[in-house]
Amino acid sequence: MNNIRQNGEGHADFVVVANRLPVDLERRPDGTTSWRRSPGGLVTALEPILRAKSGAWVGWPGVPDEHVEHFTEDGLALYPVSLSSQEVAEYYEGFSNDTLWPLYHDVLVPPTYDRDWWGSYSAVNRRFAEEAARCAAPGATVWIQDYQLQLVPKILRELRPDLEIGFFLHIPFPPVELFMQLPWRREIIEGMLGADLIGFHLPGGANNFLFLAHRLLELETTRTEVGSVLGQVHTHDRIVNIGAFPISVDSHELEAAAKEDTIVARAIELRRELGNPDKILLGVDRLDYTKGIDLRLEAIRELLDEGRLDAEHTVMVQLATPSRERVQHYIDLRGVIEEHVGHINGDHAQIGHPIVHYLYQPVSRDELIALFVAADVMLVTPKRDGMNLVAKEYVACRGDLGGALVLSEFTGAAMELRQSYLVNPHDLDGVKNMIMTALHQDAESGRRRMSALHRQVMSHDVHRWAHSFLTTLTDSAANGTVRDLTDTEHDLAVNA
Ligand SMILES: Nc1nc2c(ncn2[C@@H]2O[C@H](COP(=O)(O)OP(=O)(O)O)[C@@H](O)[C@H]2O)c(=O)[nH]1
Ligand SMILES: O=P(O)(O)OC[C@H]1O[C@H](O[C@H]2O[C@H](CO)[C@@H](O)[C@H](O)[C@H]2O)[C@H](O)[C@@H](O)[C@@H]1O
Repeated sequence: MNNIRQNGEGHADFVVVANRLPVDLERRPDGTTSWRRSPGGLVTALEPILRAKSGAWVGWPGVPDEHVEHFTEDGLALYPVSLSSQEVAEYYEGFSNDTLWPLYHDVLVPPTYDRDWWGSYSAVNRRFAEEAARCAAPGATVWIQDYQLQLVPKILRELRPDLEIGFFLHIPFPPVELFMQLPWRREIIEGMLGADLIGFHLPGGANNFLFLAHRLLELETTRTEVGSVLGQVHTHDRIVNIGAFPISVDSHELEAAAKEDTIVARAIELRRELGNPDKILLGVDRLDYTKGIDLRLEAIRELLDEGRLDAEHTVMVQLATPSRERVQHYIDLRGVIEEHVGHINGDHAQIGHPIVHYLYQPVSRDELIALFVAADVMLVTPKRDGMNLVAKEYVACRGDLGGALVLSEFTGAAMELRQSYLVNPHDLDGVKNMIMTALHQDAESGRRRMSALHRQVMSHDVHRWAHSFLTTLTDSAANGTVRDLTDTEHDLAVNA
């Protein structure tokens, strides 16, 4: 521990700390191993940023009990943090994904509060902080990501006070009424307050946090509107800036890829392989109960049953990437989704012509972009989602101004993508009607809508997001962390 405290051992000027590395270790049946891209939007968003900055990435290699030395992959320095099977069960599947995930997503399923899981979460957070402290150069910028690592900012500041520390939450930050359920609520807020800047996707999350810091820790908070900063929390010796920074995608790269001849040709081929239907509906998600895959299938099923959707000329493609497969709610959801798919195809398909093409496996990036180009209607219907990058990726790929986006109001993306076909995912009839409206939009109004969406996504890409957060972080660390003590505080300090 002592050598971690001695600043300057590490070499990295810019360090990202996230639960996962951008690549997962894969063990093949013959015992050999390889690396493959990790799932989820966090990696999609941060990988291009870190590559551009030649930074270091601290994270878990995605499988238990695997001790991997730090290595460089395509110019990126990767620092693996190993987790035992018990830690994967308690810290990752347990506290992160069966306590915090449901609590922060509107309690869509009941969170489990388990003291052993909390112990494991605390211990693993310390290990991540120690690894970050080891690899960061003096005065480096360290950017900690997401709900799995909310205690890291405080621990890291204790270990390395010389660092500039940012924290970004990729999922919604809940309202006080829900957050107060958490037995370890104080520790979480104190942990995050170790950062110089705390970022959320939306102002709502930032405001919830400001309110909680005041209510729970009785800290002074002030409201400001300077750039993306919405307020400040005054701890006993520092000021922590709180802001809203809506994440995005690598829009220009996606737009260019979608126009490549090979992708365009593959989109045409996909349409042919799907039986040249009049309309292709598309869903792309991790298989997660927050994503509303079940309700969109229910909507399609009812529309087919009622004869409103033409079974002969409509096809739906649903990609569901496996996720958190040992957590019971995810196991249950898979069953529900596959039952829906079975029912729809059982009742309405013909030999050689399923209505729903369902894959429980990831496809390649090129195949995904070709699907975006081919899809007439993109269905993004989460019951709650921090941002949802899939919605923005679809829009970035539609530089041809074709297609239509049906988007849940309960995604972070809905705040910016106002010209999409917005739906309340809890209103099944509303969702059904909006799917029909999107399917039958007239070409000119469809182009107008997509044009507005496309402009927004092209002008607000992931590079702008990262730049905005990181410049605000530098200002926060330089200006926001030191202040004169008030007279009362000065007196208290002198008389202590
Ligand atoms: N290559 C590939 N990427 C996928 C697939 N399914 C989802 N993704 C990507 O995973 C990310 C999902 O991010 P987001 O919508 O924000 O939801 P999240 O899963 O909750 O992080 C997006 O960048 C998707 O393009 C797939 O089958 N193949
Ligand atoms: O690492 P996993 O447990 O397999 O989960 C994948 C990621 O899911 C979550 O993504 C979130 O981040 C996206 C980018 O900001 C955002 O668009 C989306 O709404 C969020 O759900 C999670 O927050 C990540 O930590 C996971 O890596």
